[in-house]
Amino acid sequence: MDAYTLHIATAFASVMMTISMLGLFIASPREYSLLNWSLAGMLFMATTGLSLATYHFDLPFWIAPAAANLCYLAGHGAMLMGVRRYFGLKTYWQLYLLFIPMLALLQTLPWMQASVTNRLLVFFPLLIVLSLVIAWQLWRHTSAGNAPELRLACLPLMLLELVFASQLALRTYIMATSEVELHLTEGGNQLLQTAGTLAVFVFASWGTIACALMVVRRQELSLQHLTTRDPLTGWFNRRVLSDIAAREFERSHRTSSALSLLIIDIDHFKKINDQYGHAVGDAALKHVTRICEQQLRGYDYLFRFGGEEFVILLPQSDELSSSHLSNRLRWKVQNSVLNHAQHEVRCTVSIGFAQRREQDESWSQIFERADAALYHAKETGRDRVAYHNGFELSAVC
Ligand SMILES: Nc1nc2c(ncn2[C@@H]2O[C@H](COP(=O)(O)OP(=O)(O)OP(=O)(O)O)[C@@H](O)[C@H]2O)c(=O)[nH]1
Repeated sequence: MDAYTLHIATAFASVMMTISMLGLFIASPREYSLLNWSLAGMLFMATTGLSLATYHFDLPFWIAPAAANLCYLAGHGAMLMGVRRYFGLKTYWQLYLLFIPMLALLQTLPWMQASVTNRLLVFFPLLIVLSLVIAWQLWRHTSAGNAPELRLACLPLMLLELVFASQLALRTYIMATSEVELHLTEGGNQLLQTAGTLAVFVFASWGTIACALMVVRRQELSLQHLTTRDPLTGWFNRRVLSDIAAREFERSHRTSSALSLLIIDIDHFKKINDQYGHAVGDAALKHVTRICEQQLRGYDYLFRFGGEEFVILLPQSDELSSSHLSNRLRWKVQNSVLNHAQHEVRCTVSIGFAQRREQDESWSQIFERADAALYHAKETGRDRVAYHNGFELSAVC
């Protein structure tokens, strides 16, 4: 493909990027990052358009290459803004208003106007830094503690930025060490120039898919969250209990490992609602679930089963450790105070738990025993833990 045709293909890829990002934004109007990425497409479009125009017209220096270079840099800046906005971070767009005029002024220097190589030796390092910052932001904000579930979806853009930075570094090295001066020729058949256009083409086409993937994945995850989580506590809802419990039961059976199931019920919860109001009742639910979360491991499963009833599934937890944990949870709740709307609320919980037994055929048998244990804990005075070992019920404390 000759350089002119490649320019046309690149312009087309930039148009597609602009339209796709705008189209996705119309479909998902809360994803503002798409507007930034659409702007990036427009700026790449302007860059390629100006480059194409140089084949037909004798454009003044301040249009091409000066304005074209600025559009190109601003396009990558818009990519960075989009990534930051995607993660809900400040975009610092005011910085661009500062940098773009500065770079425009820089191009008025005679040294910058003297040769293409000089200009590119200034712009390429800036682009490399921008690309590496984008890749780093994607890595950092999808690490553990942030949004690791988005890492896979962010990987294509991360890779694209790294590939883009590497090819720029290689071209910078070749230019810096080469004896030959670059010329923007009409045919545009210089290898480095063609490689540059090819890089924009790859960036616009791959970037469109990568950005769309990030947005679609996040929407899928938030939809999944809506259908599987309880909005008040953030715990799994009852709908997914049987799926997860059946899977964990199967795994524990296959690996002959322990599996415990706890049912926690807040005592006299109706009284809290009646005495302090529904909002305090809600706060008490959150209070108890937060205390439980602090005591559990990352791979335990937490479910809100009903109003004030919760189920906790503990893989690889035997009778002794489940008993200790249950007691600790009960004790922590009993000794905590919820301060809400000038009220000091104290509550207690009753807990029933059971273990998987070899003869169990499904997780619901463990659930039934834990439920019977909970009933026993309630019947024998509340604020206590009871255990059902398959034969008999016993109070743990
Ligand atoms: N604030 C609030 N209350 C809820 C929610 N879901 C259920 N409830 C209330 O929880 C209360 C449960 O009452 P009961 O089933 O009688 O249980 P209890 O008062 O805790 O009594 P015991 O379990 O026997 O100790 C009811 O008053 C429900 O209205 C919720 O999301 N928020």
